[in-house]
Amino acid sequence: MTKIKICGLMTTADIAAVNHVKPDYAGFVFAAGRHQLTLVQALNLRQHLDSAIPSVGVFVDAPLATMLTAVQQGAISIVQCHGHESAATIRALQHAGVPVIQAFRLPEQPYHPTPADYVMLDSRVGSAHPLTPAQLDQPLRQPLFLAGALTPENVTAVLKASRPAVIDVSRGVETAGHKDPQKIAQMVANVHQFN
Ligand SMILES: O=C(O)c1ccccc1NCC(=O)[C@H](O)[C@H](O)COP(=O)(O)O
Repeated sequence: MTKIKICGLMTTADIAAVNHVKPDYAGFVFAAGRHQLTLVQALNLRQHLDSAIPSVGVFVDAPLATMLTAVQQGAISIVQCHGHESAATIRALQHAGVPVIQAFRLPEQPYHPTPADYVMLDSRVGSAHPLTPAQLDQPLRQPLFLAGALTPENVTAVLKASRPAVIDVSRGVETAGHKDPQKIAQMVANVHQFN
């Protein structure tokens, strides 16, 4: 059964929208960019988020201590490494009991074996097209998160062509740069109904 992660949540209205339709994961971005949250903001959103929905923290080459603090404070329970984090960093997170998703942005950042618990294959930020089945044909030993240019309109066709463990979406459920509750609901329904 493919799961769905809604990433880049920023406001309590975003949280209300996801609580309503219950995706399998929620994503808080700590990396620089327009979705960036402070730890205080993430802690506030976590308090509003349905306790059954795990929250994932997205980091790009952040210090280990920063990632661990976000977990220890309770903002997130899973770390998504979206930069060039080393195997040693990933193992240190795991040693502290934190599950890790390692993201690879294809084609610029080719997949390589990783000790992470999950692998994310992501098309470039701002890419117009999802990754193709040929690009997804990697020797993975972990469950796959598929990200990049996925929308409520294209996700069913993508799922017919490949069956990732998790569909990951952020900009694909936004309108004019803000999370759109209707698009979130449609995306979650399309993924959950496909199963
Ligand atoms: O969202 C950001 O600002 C961001 C910044 C730095 C690294 C990763 C970032 N986001 C990752 C994601 O939101 C998702 O994992 C995924 O790439 C979403 O893709 P899309 O739906 O095309 O936005």
